[in-house]
Amino acid sequence: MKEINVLEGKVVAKKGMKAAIVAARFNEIIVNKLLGGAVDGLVRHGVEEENITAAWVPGAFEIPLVAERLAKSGKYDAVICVGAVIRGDTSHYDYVCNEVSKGIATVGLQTGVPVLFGVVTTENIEQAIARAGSKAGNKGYDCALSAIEMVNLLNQIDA
Ligand SMILES: Nc1c(NC[C@H](O)[C@H](O)[C@H](O)CO)[nH]c(=O)[nH]c1=O
Ligand SMILES: CC(=O)[C@@H](O)COP(=O)(O)O
Repeated sequence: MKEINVLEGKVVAKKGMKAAIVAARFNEIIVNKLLGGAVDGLVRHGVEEENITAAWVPGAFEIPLVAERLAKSGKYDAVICVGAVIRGDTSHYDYVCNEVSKGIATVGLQTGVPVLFGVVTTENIEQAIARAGSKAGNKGYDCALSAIEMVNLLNQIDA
């Protein structure tokens, strides 16, 4: 059988790649770890620190609007969104999670800019800690690598 054509983005940043990170301040102790993981992942895979911009928002619910503004600015190759939504005593958690995930996905589809979902949505603080640089890894770091891969993949498709 003939070899098929495969498109796959390498996890090595193109020269001059610019990344924006939207960070939600709610549960800041967790989000700082996610932000640090995202920066670490970007730098370790070739993005220059001067080409990384972080924007703080009050909470995860505000992420999509700022992600959209950054994506539409044309200044960034990818937008990484980090936050920590931890269930409380009411249904507020569900509304926040639903709108944040839907909003972030919509920004990517509407702008064509890779927008990565690095918001941890957990039942308790222990689960959030585990996903912010301990036994379950760091969602911010994971999103950084996915951002680089997506930028390279889309460039391949457009070439
Ligand atoms: N409970 C959490 C929130 N709630 C705040 C909202 O995200 C939003 O800022 C507020 O409703 C005003 O619009 N945000 C988180 O990021 N994490 C939470 O656990
Ligand atoms: C995810 C939330 O919005 C949550 O922390 C709010 O807590 P509560 O449901 O107890 O008001």
